[in-house]
Amino acid sequence: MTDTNSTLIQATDIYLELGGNVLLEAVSFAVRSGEIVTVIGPNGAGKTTLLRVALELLRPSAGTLYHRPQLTIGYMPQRLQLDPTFPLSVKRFLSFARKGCDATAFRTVLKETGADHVIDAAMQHLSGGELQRVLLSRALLRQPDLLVLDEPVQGVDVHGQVELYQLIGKIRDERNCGVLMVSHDLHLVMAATDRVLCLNRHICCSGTPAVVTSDPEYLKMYGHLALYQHDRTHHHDHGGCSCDR
Ligand SMILES: Nc1ncnc2c1ncn2[C@@H]1O[C@H](COP(=O)(O)OP(=O)(O)OP(=O)(O)O)[C@@H](O)[C@H]1O
Repeated sequence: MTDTNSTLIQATDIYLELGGNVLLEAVSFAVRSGEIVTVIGPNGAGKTTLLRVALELLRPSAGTLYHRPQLTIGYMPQRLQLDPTFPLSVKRFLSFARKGCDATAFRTVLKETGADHVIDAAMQHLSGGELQRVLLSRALLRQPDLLVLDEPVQGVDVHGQVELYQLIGKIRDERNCGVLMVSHDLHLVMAATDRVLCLNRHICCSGTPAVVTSDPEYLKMYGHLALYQHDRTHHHDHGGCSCDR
């Protein structure tokens, strides 16, 4: 039963087949207002594909996707293709995203993400952390009910990653928006999320960080990374989910 007061998005039993490959199988999840839900999983697990289904950019082969009526989504993609020869200031980049907003609106949202000092800088000259904050600002300009963030801390050093996760939490607190994000940074993200979906084309396990990190399926998938933290001289294969289906 969907609680329309707080449920922003709910996926039920989603299947997606593309080019003869099953990319998503029986995937169900929901994101509510004020909640951070993080999708983790190995490369090729279907994390970005799942976000694209959530954004209605891909139509599932089966299953249902509910969006709260008039839901506004702010999306931060995994990659940004910019022509290095085309000079583009941050202000101009934001104006493409949100026509009708003025410099004051851009400055306000950049201040919120801690990037107002780069408003006149060239996009091509931003540091990894500055670029992620500008992309987050672009997503926030829509005043979203739901933020969808595809690897929001990529290209950022560990200290910057912690700061970005704290910023995402602060934005959630202040705006009471929902957040659906993909992350590879297991250890950091567990402190920054309310719920985790562990995906390998299907949901291997899900729940609060405490529940997921003690789930046998999570340990099968990521236990070797915990070992890796202790002894960097050992080599461990990257394992996918080996749960029985
Ligand atoms: N349009 C498509 N048609 C067919 N296969 C696709 C399509 N898009 C993605 N795939 C395949 O679906 C699988 C999942 O891709 P996806 O990008 O969702 O994985 P991911 O979990 O986000 O990976 P990563 O962690 O490497 O970013 C991959 O094997 C990819 O090659």
